[in-house]
Formats: sequence, structure tokens, C-alpha cells
Amino acid sequence: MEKFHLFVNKHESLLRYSVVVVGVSGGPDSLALLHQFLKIRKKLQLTIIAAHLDHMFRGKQSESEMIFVQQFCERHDISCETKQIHVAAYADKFNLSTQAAARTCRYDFFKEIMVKHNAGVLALGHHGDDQVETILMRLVRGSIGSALAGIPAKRKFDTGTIIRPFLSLSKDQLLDYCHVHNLNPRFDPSNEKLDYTRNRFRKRVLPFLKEENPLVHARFQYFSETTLEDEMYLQELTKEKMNTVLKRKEKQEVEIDTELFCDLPLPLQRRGIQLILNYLYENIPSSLSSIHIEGLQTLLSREHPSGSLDYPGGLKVIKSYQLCLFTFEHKQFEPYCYTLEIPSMLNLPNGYIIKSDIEKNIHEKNGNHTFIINRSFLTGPLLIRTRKPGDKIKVKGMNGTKKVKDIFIDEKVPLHSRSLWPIVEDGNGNILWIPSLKKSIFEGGEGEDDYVVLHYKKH
Ligand SMILES: Nc1ncnc2c1ncn2[C@@H]1O[C@H](COP(=O)(O)OP(=O)(O)OP(=O)(O)O)[C@@H](O)[C@H]1O
Repeated sequence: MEKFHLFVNKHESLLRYSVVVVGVSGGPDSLALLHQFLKIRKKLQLTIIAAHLDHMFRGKQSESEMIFVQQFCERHDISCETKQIHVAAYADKFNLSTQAAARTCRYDFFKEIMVKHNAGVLALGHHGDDQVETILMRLVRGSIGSALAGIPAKRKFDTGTIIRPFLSLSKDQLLDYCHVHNLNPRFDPSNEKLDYTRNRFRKRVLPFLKEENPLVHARFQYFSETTLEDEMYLQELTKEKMNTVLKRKEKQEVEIDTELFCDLPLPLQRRGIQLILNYLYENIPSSLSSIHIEGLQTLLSREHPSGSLDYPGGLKVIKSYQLCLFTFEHKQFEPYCYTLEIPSMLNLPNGYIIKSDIEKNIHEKNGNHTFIINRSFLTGPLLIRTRKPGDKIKVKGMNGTKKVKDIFIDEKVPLHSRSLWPIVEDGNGNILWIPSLKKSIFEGGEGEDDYVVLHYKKH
């Protein structure tokens, strides 16, 4: 148990004088853990609470495990908290796998006990073999980022901290410990079932690895800790760089500059995408994997200016020229057509306004954010509407007409912005102006007449 003491020494400031809830299933790992905590209880002045949840999977048998834990605690003068939850019914109700339901119920129960006893620490008996299985399973499944570092030895949990002091020890070492100390743990028969993925890794892969290197669990633990450190460092770097790439960040939507993004080194690109996904998803769907990240990197780096991807949980990723939009909001782009009074101000669905005024002695203005027209030449009413198929404009300074669609393409207007883009039309059906993009030949004039002046700006 030297490894356990090394762990305790490293985290002494967290542990000393604290209330520690130990999750005890009654199996060898958690029983050994509880036993070890008993040995340091006095020295570190700990208050130890054992917490056991009966998942009620195996009727009387699982109840007997709960009673076993209660009796063990009585014998060793430890406060014991237990609860019985019909996890199968819970899984049915919330449409979860029994494994996922058991996990949710267990961690909710731990939270409840920590609050009740004002405990800052939850200690769990995961060990080195669990770590090997977890890392291999995640690699095979295609997990990404810090998930590949496996089970963390210490992490935040609600208002407290979860610690796992046994990650550097193997299952065999814990079984030996229980044997030497006569702890007589219970064995859960479901650990033997080959229909659980973890059990297949344990039974089929681990024996081979241990044959190759009996200390394989220590190698994996080293890999886990260093991977986590590397990952934290790279994530910090990514956060910094992504600030320059981000164009817009809202609750359900993020927009990035694709050119700046593609200039980032590939490891930061990958993590940048993860950062966006972590931000947008409340819970990252388990079906999201490295395949999605690779797919997006390909979409962003290829020459074709547009394309989209559907991610799990209704997230859509839309690339359009220099912008890429991540959105859950599948906006129904309702066409609109408003009459513009003069003078007035009109709020548009794309977040912009058009303001109209009458002015005298005006000079033509450069730029596409203002449009002027001699009042006596204007046939009203002025309409502000969305685009229609076949729309054409007689572009100022050019002979002939141009399709509005081609202007959107030439100006690299993102696809999702085109449907809400305003078009200004006169009473004769001529397109006068596509705000901020193109003016028509109808603009202009100079003199002392009255002029209608239109301004287009952000709301
Ligand atoms: N029913 C439970 N009640 C309280 N804590 C639990 C329970 N099940 C698991 N835990 C905690 O979570 C840890 C990891 O659980 P896991 O299911 O991976 O292992 P286990 O096979 O139950 O381990 P053990 O040998 O302790 O039984 C356990 O070591 C224990 O600390």
C-alpha cells in the first residue's frame, strides 16, 4: 500500500481534517479502500462516511451486500449511509441503459450524502486494471481529447472533489490485500458477464497485456497522467488562439473564420473544434467521435467554398466561404416584404435596420451602406423584401443586368445569410439596391432637389 500512502501524502492538504465519503460496494476494491482510510483516520483526523447504494439488481443477493457493508462499518465504528433504488425501473422510465442508470443513481446518491455530511471528498476504489480497460475501450470507441487519458485520479465533483487513490495498484494487489487482512469481500457475479464491453476487455485483453508486462497498469497510469497534462496545456493554448478565430458566440450558435482557423496547427484545430462542441452541447453525445472532428477538418480545409455536416443531437455545421456556422437553430427563413415609409426606420429580421430620410443639396455618397435617389424620379412605394428566383439588378457602372444570385456568390455571402438579405425595390419592380453589396443605375443625381436617402446599418 506504499502507492496509497504516496497518494495521500501528495494530497494531504486536501485530506487533513476533512470529511471523506467512501463509496463502498462491498467488493474487494472499495473494501480495501475503506480499510486503508481507517488506518489513516486518526493521523489525518478524518471523519469517514461509508456510502453504499443497493441497485436492487439481484433481489436478496444485492440486499445482502448492503447488509454486509453495514455490518462491516458497525464493527469498525464507521458511519454508514445506504439507500435502495430500483435502478431497472429508473432505466425504463428515463430510457437509459441499466449501466448508465446505475451510474446516474450512484453519483446522485453520493452527492446527497456529501451534502448531508458537509463532505469535501468522495473516495472511490477504481484501480489500475480499471484504468487500462477504460483507456483501451475509449481508444477503440474513437473517443477524443482528455477522454483518452482515462479515469482522472482527482477531479471536481459538484462542490467537492473525487479522489481515486488506487489507480496505481492492480486488481491482484487489492485481492491480496483483502486476503491478508481477512476482509472477506463480496463478489458481484455481473463482473463475469461477457455481454458487458468492459468485462470482455478485462477477460480477453488484460491477461495478454499482463503476460507481456505484469506492471502494465503502472505504464497506463503514467500514460494517463502525462496525457492529461499535455492535454491541459494544449487546451489552454487552443483557447488563446480560438479567440482570434471566433466571429460570434451565442447560446445556440458559434461562427468562426475558416481561413484563420485553417492557419492554426492541426492539433489546435482539433481541440478548437472540441472546444466549440463542449460549449454548444450541454452533454456531449456519446456517438460523437474523432470521425466527426476529422470530417469537419476536411470540410474546412477543402477548396469548395460551401458544404454542411449534420452532427448528433441536431447540431448543424454550415461552411460558407470564409465563415463556418455551428447551429442548433434550424431557422425557418420566412420571406418578408415591407413597405418603407419615408421618413422612417425599419427593423429587419437579419438584425439590421434601414432608415429613410429626405434631404436637400445632397452629394452622392461612396460605399454601399447608403443609397440616394432623386425624390421626383422615384416611383413608390419602396419595398424592402427578401430575394426571389430570377431577381436581376441593373448594376451601377456596368452595362446590362446581373443576377442577384451571382452577386451573392461573387461577394461570398454565406448561404444562411442570403435568405434574409434585404433587397430594395421601387414601385415599378426595379431593384434599386442590395444593401451593403450593390447599387443600381437608379442611384444618384446632384442638385437642389429633395433626395430620399437610405441608410443600412446594424441594429
Ligand atoms: N453500489 C455501490 N455503492 C457505493 N459505491 C460503489 C458502488 N458500486 C461502485 N462503487 C464505487 O465505485 C468504484 C468503482 O466501481 P466499479 O463498479 O468499477 O467497481 P466494483 O467492481 O464495484 O469495485 P469493488 O471491487 O469495490 O466492488 C468502487 O470501487 C466503489 O468505490
